[in-house]
Amino acid sequence: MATTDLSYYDKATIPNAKKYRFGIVVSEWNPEITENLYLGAEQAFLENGALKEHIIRWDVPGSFELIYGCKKMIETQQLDAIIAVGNVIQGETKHFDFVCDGVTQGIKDLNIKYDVPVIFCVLTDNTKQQSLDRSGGTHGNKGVECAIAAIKMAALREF
Ligand SMILES: Nc1c(NC[C@H](O)[C@H](O)[C@H](O)CO)[nH]c(=O)[nH]c1=O
Ligand SMILES: CC(=O)[C@@H](O)COP(=O)(O)O
Repeated sequence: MATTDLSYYDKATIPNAKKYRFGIVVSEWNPEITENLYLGAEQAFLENGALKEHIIRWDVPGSFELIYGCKKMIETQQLDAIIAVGNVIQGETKHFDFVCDGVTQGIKDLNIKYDVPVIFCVLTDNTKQQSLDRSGGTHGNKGVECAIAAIKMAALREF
């Protein structure tokens, strides 16, 4: 069953984000996709009370560099949660598999090593149309989904 609407959430169930500081690390590969993911996340943060000045954006060359970018952001910024934004699209070779697996494992490792939740906002798609559908198209915007996850995890982190 394909993803339905990544943008849907019940606002009444989301903590107010005013006191939290967020980072968003954005891959420059497939920018027409990653920019929409970023904008979806930023809009969702603002709609739930986050202050624009508390949303820090860094850009990295590709999804594989999200790992180091998030690591450096954790180590140098005082943040409550980070979103790693990327889009990997299957090409002719197995490179897709290695990039996707590497990013997945790397971001998992950051969540284990550090006390700042890193949210996985990396679309790993077979086609560009699948990416378009999930970054503001027919299946909503995964950036919205991940911003909501970031707010919830920032609240959980306070325990
Ligand atoms: N093919 C895609 C890449 N490839 C680049 C890697 O992410 C990395 O930047 C390079 O291997 C140097 O370390 N990256 C994406 O984000 N999306 C792709 O579709
Ligand atoms: C995921 C990638 O790096 C991929 O887009 C590269 O394309 P190819 O596998 O055709 O070299």
